[in-house]
Order: sequence, then structure tokens, then C-alpha cells
Amino acid sequence: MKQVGFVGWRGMVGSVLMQRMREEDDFSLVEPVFFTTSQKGGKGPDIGKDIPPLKDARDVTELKKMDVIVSCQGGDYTNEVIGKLRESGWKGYWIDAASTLRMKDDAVIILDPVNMPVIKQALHEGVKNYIGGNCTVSLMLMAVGGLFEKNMVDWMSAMTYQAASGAGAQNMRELLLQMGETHRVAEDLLSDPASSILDIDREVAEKLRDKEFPVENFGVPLAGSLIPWIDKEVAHGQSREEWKGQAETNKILGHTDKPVPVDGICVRIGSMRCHSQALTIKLKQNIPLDEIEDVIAQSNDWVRVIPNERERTTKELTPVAVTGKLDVHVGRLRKLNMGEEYLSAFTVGDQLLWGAAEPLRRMLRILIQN
Ligand SMILES: NC(=O)C1=CN([C@@H]2O[C@H](COP(=O)(O)OP(=O)(O)OC[C@H]3O[C@@H](n4cnc5c(N)ncnc54)[C@H](OP(=O)(O)O)[C@@H]3O)[C@@H](O)[C@H]2O)C=CC1
Ligand SMILES: N[C@@H](CC(=O)OP(=O)(O)O)C(=O)O
Repeated sequence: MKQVGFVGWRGMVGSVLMQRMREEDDFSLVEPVFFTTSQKGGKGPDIGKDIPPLKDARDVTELKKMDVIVSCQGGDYTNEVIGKLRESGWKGYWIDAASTLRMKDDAVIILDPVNMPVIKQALHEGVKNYIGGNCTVSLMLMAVGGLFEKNMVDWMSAMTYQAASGAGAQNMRELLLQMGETHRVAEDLLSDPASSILDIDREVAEKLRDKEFPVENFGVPLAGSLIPWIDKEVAHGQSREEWKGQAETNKILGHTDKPVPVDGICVRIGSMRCHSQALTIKLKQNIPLDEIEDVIAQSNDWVRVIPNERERTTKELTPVAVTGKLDVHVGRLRKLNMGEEYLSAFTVGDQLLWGAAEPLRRMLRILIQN
């Protein structure tokens, strides 16, 4: 049995990974060893079998004993450890949720329902670093990757509606705090049916702009608002999250010479853990809508095409409908006024599942079965 080290297992992404591995009985297939950056000697997670006490996640001698290491600890940890580990002669597989190594030549971005041939080729060539993709990119490809695979896409624009979870656990808490504060200030007026909606709105707006409003993590209010910028600026007014759209999509697909242009605006909104995206896709040719729907529906086992009807859309194409599920929903499929080659789509997926933990879990399975 392969010795598999887990780092970052108690964080938000790591906890979802542990949950999925228990559900799929993955722990019966490996000899797991749990690491920590803060609680050496402590107790690891309940995985239904005995495990040794937690080991120090910075101890290269212990890490070196692993055949595979799965890290959900974050980019700083990866930066700190991976170089030392490789320099020590470690030849094991490194599976990581952090973006640090994603675009390196000796790393593959993993999303096996979309790029299994790329992963297989990399394994054959001896690549040792397998990195989960950016959540927005992975969820977009789980939704419409079939169109890319069939070489139907000329270019794509993604306008995103990204959940608080993408910014971290503290941000999810802060969103709820903000919602609570917003409600609290309007509570009395709300309970009076005769109160003016403009009075309620004024109270809420004043609260949102109050210097005491809880914004330590987001920097600004998200509840009752939105934030049209995610991550740092890269260049020319494009954010890093927006830059990843084209860079990671093409790397995942293995398009090295002629990248498909992908760009758009990434926006944080007040949903908990589901990212949504409005896509405009310029097709290479006029393809009938029913054919497009078939290509999408058949591209993997998790994509669900929601008919472009009001009732179905408002019930099934939302974060509320999708949260906590592996299914990735895609709908609002129609040709735009710009012409028959212009397709619109709207997609929603859980960013902690296919957007973070699930590709890592499945990569570990691929390695075990290899
Ligand atoms: N959030 C997201 O949506 C995505 C995140 N990622 C990547 O995954 C990395 C980890 O993200 P995320 O899971 O959000 O990070 P978390 O902040 O939830 O967890 C990271 C680490 O913080 C330590 N920690 C300290 N206090 C606590 C506590 N009270 N509860 C749990 N853990 C605690 C743990 O390490 P220890 O046990 O060693 O103390 C834990 O492994 C990110 O840096 C990013 O690179 C990738 C895709 C999406
Ligand atoms: N940046 C993403 C979350 C994330 O962690 O992305 P990445 O794995 O590319 O750093 C978001 O804010 O929604």
C-alpha cells in the first residue's frame, strides 16, 4: 500500500477532501499519515482506522518517507517545503490545491474528467507534480469543456459571480456577520408593515457605510453589495483571477501553441460556496443548439443541462440548488443577437468540490490504481 501524507487536512478545502475520501472509502486503499504545521504529536482526523499521531509538516525526513503527499495547506507552505523536499532527492508525487506550482513546466493541472489524456501522458513522462486548478476555471471546464474538446470554441468571455468561500473560511464568516448586521439595523422597521421601504433602505445603506461595519477580511461590505475585483492586478487592469481564465484553461486542455482566448471580469458576490459564471462563447461555426446541448450533456458524468425555461432555471440553476453537490449545472443556453455563432451559457458549481478538493481526491485514486 502506498504511504500518503496529508497536509492541510483540517482547513476548509482539506476538510472537504477528508469528507469525500471517507464517502468514497479511499482511506482503505492507502496508508495515511497526517501532518500539521501547528499541532505536532496531536490527534489526526477520524477516518475509521488507526493512524499515527500528527507529524511535523516541515520535517523533510518524515515527508520523504511518503510515496505521495497531498497538500491543502496553501501556497506559502508549498513554497517553503517543495524545493527542500525535491533537493533532498524525494521522487514521490506531490498533489496540491495551491496555485504556486500550477503554471510550472514540471507540473500538470489536474481535472481528469476533462484532461485525462494530458494526465496519462504526464504520468508516462514521469511528471511528479499534480496541481488542482483555479476553482473558476475548473468549474467552467466541467460545465462546457465538451465544447473545447470538440474544438468548437473560437473564444470565450466569462463574467463570474464568485462565492465568499473562494476567499477563505474567515470570509464566509464575515459575510454572515455582515448579513446579520444589515438585518439587525432594519429589524424594527421591517416588523412594521406600514414603514416606508425608503426608510429601511436608508438605514441599511448607512449601516453598510458605517466605519464599524465588519470588513476585516473583505476590506469592504459584500452583503448587500458586490466586489468587482478578485486577487491582485497582473497587468493592464486585469486581475490575477481573470488572468487565470486563459492561462489555466489552455494548460488544462494541453493547448500549447495556439491558446483559445478567454477573458472577462471576476466578481465576488454574497453566495456561500458556489461560483456562478455567465459565459459568452464565440463558436467556430454555426452549430445547432440541440447539438450543443448534447455535446455538453455527454461530456462528463456530473454536468447537468438545465432547460432554458424560467421555472427550471430559477429553481435549478442557482447556488442554493447546487451547494454541497458534485453536479455542475449549466443552462441559459441560447444563441445571442450578435449572430448564430454566439452562444450564451450560465453555469453554477460548488467551488469546494470540483473547484478544489475533488480533483485532488481523484488524482490520488489515479496514482493508486496506476
Ligand atoms: N478556499 C478555496 O476556495 C480554495 C483554496 N485553495 C488552496 O487551498 C489552500 C487552503 O485553503 P483553505 O482550506 O481555505 O485554508 P484554511 O485557512 O481553512 O486552512 C489552512 C490551514 O490553516 C491551519 N489552521 C489554523 N487554524 C485553523 C482552524 N481553526 N481550523 C482549521 N485550520 C486551521 C491548518 O493548518 P495546521 O493544521 O497545520 O495548523 C489548516 O490546514 C489555499 O491557500 C489555496 O492555496 C484552492 C482552491 C480553492
Ligand atoms: N481565487 C479563488 C479561490 C482560489 O483559491 O483560487 P486559486 O486556487 O486559483 O488560488 C476565489 O477567490 O474564488
